[in-house]
Amino acid sequence: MDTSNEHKRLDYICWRDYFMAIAFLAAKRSKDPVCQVGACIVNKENKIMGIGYNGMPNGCCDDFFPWGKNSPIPTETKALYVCHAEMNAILNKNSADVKDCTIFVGLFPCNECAKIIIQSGIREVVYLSDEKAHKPSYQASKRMFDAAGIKYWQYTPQTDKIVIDFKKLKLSESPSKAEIEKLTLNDV
Ligand SMILES: Nc1ccn([C@H]2C[C@H](O)[C@@H](COP(=O)(O)O)O2)c(=O)n1
Ligand SMILES: [Zn+2]
Repeated sequence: MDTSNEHKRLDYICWRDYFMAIAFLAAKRSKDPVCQVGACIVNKENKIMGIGYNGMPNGCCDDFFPWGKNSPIPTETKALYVCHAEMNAILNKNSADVKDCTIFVGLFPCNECAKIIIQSGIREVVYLSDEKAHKPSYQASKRMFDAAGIKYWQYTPQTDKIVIDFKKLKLSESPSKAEIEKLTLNDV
C-alpha cells in the first residue's frame, strides 16, 4: 500500500458497496424489533434519488402502533401498518421520478413493493438477502419482475465490512487554540 500521501487512495469503496451500505445505514433508523430494512435508489449517474427504511406511516406514532404479529387481536399486527423500505424510498424521492433507476435493498422486495417498484419505472433491483424466498409473496415478486422485464440480482459486496467508529474519528477533533497558533507559526 502507498503510504506516501502522494497518490490517490486505492482502498476506497466501490459505488455498489457504497449504495448498499447506505441502505443498511438507513435500516438503522427502523423501529421494527425483528426486521430492519433499508433501500437506496440511484440513477444512471450514480446520484442518489431516494432513501427509505421500514416504519410506521407519518402521524402513526411508533409507540402506539403494533410492532408484533402474534396478538389475538387481528388489527394488532404490524403488517397492516408498516410502510416498507422500498415504498418509503420511492415516495421520498428527490426527483420528479425514478425512471430507469436501480434500487439497492437489504432484503428482496415483497409483492406489494414489487408492484410499486414496477409502476415507478425502476428497472433494476439489487438485494443482499433473499431469506424470505420460500414465501409466496416473494415468489410473486419474482414472477412480476420477470414479466415486467425488471432485472434483479443478489449482490456480493466487495468489502467484508464497513465500520464507522465515531469514537475513533473524534480523536482527530479540531486542534486547540494553542495548537492552531503553533501550527500557524510553523507554517510561516
Ligand atoms: N423487502 C422488505 C421486506 C420486509 N420489509 C419490512 C416489513 C416489516 O417491517 C418487516 C418484516 O417483518 P417480519 O415479517 O420479518 O417480522 O420488514 C421491508 O421493508 N422490505
Ligand atoms: Zn414490501
